Amino acid sequence: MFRSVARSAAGKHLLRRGYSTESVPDRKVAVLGAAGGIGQPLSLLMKLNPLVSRLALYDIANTPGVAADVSHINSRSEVTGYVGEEQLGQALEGCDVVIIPAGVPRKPGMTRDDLFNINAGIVKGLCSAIAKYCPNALVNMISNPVNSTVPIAAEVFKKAGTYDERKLFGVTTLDVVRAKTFYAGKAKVNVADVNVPVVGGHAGITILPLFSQATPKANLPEDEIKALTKRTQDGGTEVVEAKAGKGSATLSMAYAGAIFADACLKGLNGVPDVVECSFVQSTVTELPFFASKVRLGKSGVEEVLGLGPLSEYEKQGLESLKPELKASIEKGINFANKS
Ligand SMILES: NC(=O)C1=CN([C@@H]2O[C@H](COP(=O)(O)OP(=O)(O)OC[C@H]3O[C@@H](n4cnc5c(N)ncnc54)[C@H](O)[C@@H]3O)[C@@H](O)[C@H]2O)C=CC1
Ligand SMILES: O=C([O-])CC(=O)C(=O)O
Repeated sequence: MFRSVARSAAGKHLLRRGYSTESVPDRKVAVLGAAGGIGQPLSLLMKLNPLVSRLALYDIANTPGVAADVSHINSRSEVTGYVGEEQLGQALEGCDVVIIPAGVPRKPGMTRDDLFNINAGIVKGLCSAIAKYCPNALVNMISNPVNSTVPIAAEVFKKAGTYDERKLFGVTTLDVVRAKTFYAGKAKVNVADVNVPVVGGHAGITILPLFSQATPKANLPEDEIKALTKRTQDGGTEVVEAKAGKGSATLSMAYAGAIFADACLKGLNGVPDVVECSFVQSTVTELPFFASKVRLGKSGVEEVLGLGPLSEYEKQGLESLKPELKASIEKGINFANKS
């Protein structure tokens, strides 16, 4: 269903904000885990997104309150809260984009892989429901360990006969957000102008920021590039330690998740040249999943872009990350196939 708003006040407002469409299609977005630390601010940000017409907020508890609260905001989308597994189908029906921040976060001393035992099962259950109720939706996987939860989702969809590799995304946008912020600080450039691709995966050394391709160019010395790389790789841990047992990044993640979902919606709506980094099925390396720049279009992934020229340091980083990333991918695939 399309609502023609081109000449209306709403249409002019969207054009001013860079949403240059002749008409704005109706789009339903669901947030699964909407009452959580990420889910709540992400629901708020999706409510503010004028590309969303229906916003479904799902969790196993507390969504009625979050939905009532967010629904009072005077923006375009209609908000509905769904609570408990028996309402999951309704939440998902008709969805264009499903964002998944459901699952437990890290505490100090834990790795993302330590979350596998709990989150793998949560993601598997949610993806089975997606295969049933909205098999064509773009899935934005935030739940950790992303290096394993994305392969789990792929296997669940394959088993259900609904897998379309163009529609499954591991959200690595927070790595890009961090790389941009940290680079701008060191390079003394305007953060709003900065671009840095981040490739690989989303855990420790599998996070590989390509500062040799960062713009604006700053010619930072090698030791500063190494420090920036390490800080980007440990960005999640920096927040986990600062929160001292009260969880991991939620606000910056909600921001990053909202940026990525907005890019998916723009792609679906036919906006040209929408490019974001994401962990997707890939032939960029010999690994079956890999994060790199991805062009988004009307069916999801339109093109997985290559790595571009790498510095010697980045080439070494790429080789070092492969064994860990491969093992995490295989762990996810094995879990989905044996349970
Ligand atoms: N991809 C990324 O860059 C990042 C990923 N994360 C991950 O996001 C996940 C969520 O983090 P937080 O929001 O801080 O955790 P949280 O514990 O605050 O919220 C998680 C929410 O998921 C809900 N939930 C649990 N099982 C569910 C199910 N079966 N269906 C629906 N909802 C369910 C809980 O009720 C809770 O409201 C964690 O796994 C965390 O590691 C966190 C930051 C960055
Ligand atoms: O570090 C964590 O556990 C959460 C996360 O993925 C991040 O902040 O990048």
